[in-house]
Parts: sequence; C-alpha cells; structure tokens
Amino acid sequence: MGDALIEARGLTINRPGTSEPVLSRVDFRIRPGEIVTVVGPNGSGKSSLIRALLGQMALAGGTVDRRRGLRIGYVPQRVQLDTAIPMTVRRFLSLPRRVTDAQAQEALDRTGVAGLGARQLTQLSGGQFQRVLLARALLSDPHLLVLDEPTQGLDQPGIVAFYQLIEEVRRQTGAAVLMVSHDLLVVMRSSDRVVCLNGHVCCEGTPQHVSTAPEYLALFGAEAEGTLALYRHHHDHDHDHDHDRELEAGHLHRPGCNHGQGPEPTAASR
Ligand SMILES: Nc1ncnc2c1ncn2[C@@H]1O[C@H](COP(=O)(O)OP(=O)(O)OP(=O)(O)O)[C@@H](O)[C@H]1O
Repeated sequence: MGDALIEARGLTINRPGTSEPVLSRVDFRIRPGEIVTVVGPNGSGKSSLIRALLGQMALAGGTVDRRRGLRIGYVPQRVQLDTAIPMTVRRFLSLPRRVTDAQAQEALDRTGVAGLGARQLTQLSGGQFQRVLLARALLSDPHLLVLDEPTQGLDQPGIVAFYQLIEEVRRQTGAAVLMVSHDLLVVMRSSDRVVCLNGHVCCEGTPQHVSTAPEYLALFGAEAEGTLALYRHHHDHDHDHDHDRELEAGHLHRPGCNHGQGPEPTAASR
C-alpha cells in the first residue's frame, strides 16, 4: 500500500441482508497530510465508504488496508446526546478515554473554544459543538481525521470558519483529513483531492479537475456550475484576501460583480 494511511481496492458493499450493492468496486487511498473530500448525492454511499474504511462495515468484496498503528480521530455525522444526563464539555472530552485537564485544555485551545470546558453540552451552539467534537477527535493525536458532514446545520460563515480550522489543524498537526461534505464551494477551496461518488467513483482528482468533469457536472447540475464559476473567479484573480474576507462576511463576488475591489467593505455593502 506504499505510503498510504488507508487503501481500499475493489471495495464492494451490499445493502444489509441483500446482494444489492451500495458501493461497487471502489478504489480509494489517502496519504499522510492530504485533505480528501468525498462528495456525492444523498444515498450515494459516502457514509458507507467512510464506515468501511474505518472497519465498521462488512465487505461484500475487495480489501481495506490500514497502516499498522494508524490512529484515527473520528467526528461522526450524528451524535445522540442524552439530554437527561447533564454533561460538561470537559467530562465529554474524557469519554471514552480519560484525558488530563492539560490535554483537554490544549485540544479546546486548538479548536478555538478555549473557554467552554465548564459549559453543558446542551448549551452549545451548533458551531461550538462541532469544534468540541473536533477537539475530542484530536485527543488521540491522530494520523488521520475523519469527518462525516462536519458542518451540517452551520450557517455559511460558520462553515467557512470550520474549514479554515480544519486546514489550520492539518498545518499544526500534519494529520491527513478525510471528509464527507455537501458544501461544494468550500470543498473546492479546502481539499487537495476530491472523490465524487455515486455508488462507484464517478471521478476524482484535484478540485479543479473534478469540478470540470462531465460526471460531476451531471450529478450536481446547476449548483456545480455556480460553484465552478465562483471557483474559477477565485483562482483567475489575485485577490485571495478579498475573497476570504467576503466569505467570512457571508458574501461572495460573482464574475462581473465589481464591488469589494476598493476600500474595506462597509456593513451596508455586505
Ligand atoms: N443500515 C442500513 N440498512 C439499510 N440500508 C442502508 C443502511 N445504511 C445505509 N443504507 C443504504 O445505503 C445507501 C447509501 O447510504 P449512505 O448513508 O452511505 O449514503 P450517503 O451518501 O452518506 O447519504 P447522505 O448524503 O444522505 O448522508 C442508501 O441507499 C441507504 O439507504
């Protein structure tokens, strides 16, 4: 498997109890330090792929190899909180493995929620909760972070901020990142490689390559065209700082939209 952290070959998964494939003959690999995003329509097998790579699903065919001693930090798609049981962020970080106060604090610092240790989980906003989940995933000092739709329910600025945090974590820790996401624009900005899934691998490669692939455009249609236009606009011009600021403000320039090229945007121009 060379230098891959995880490698799947010919991966086939059937719907439980049937011979109907959810995924057919998928080849996949992720290497150290890469950010790889899996995109695809609802029901295309993204979560199934993730769970198979983690060893949580029976294979109908193919192989999955994980590097020996591989540490994985996992942020699941859904976490069921038992609201009847009070639990602070600090206590949550010690589940399932006990960590010291210093370790817990370092993880919260790293994910930008330093002051929330004493807060009840039920009192966190969606964005804060995602950051706490990420902090918990970082506590095992993972070689690979796996995040299944980590920005579900966040607003656009929250989504952008979360992906910036993921890139920051990658820079600081060197961990590879495997994500499932529906946020096409941010995916295009944040990933080294994109895998487009629809029961099989439709196309994969750099964001630039995938966003122009006919298979991708057929699957994502109008949204993909819009994303592509924004992505090209971003990459054809040397105004990254403007672009980042606009994204943070929840506003995106489109081709031909000339404001924001001059002085600082005002609240009114946002
Ligand atoms: N436990 C299960 N029992 C029966 N069918 C399942 C089960 N888990 C997944 N499936 C089916 O497998 C297919 C792929 O599901 P999966 O959750 O992997 O898709 P997904 O791409 O992650 O979807 P979404 O974007 O909606 O999260 C779907 O048709 C789903 O109904």
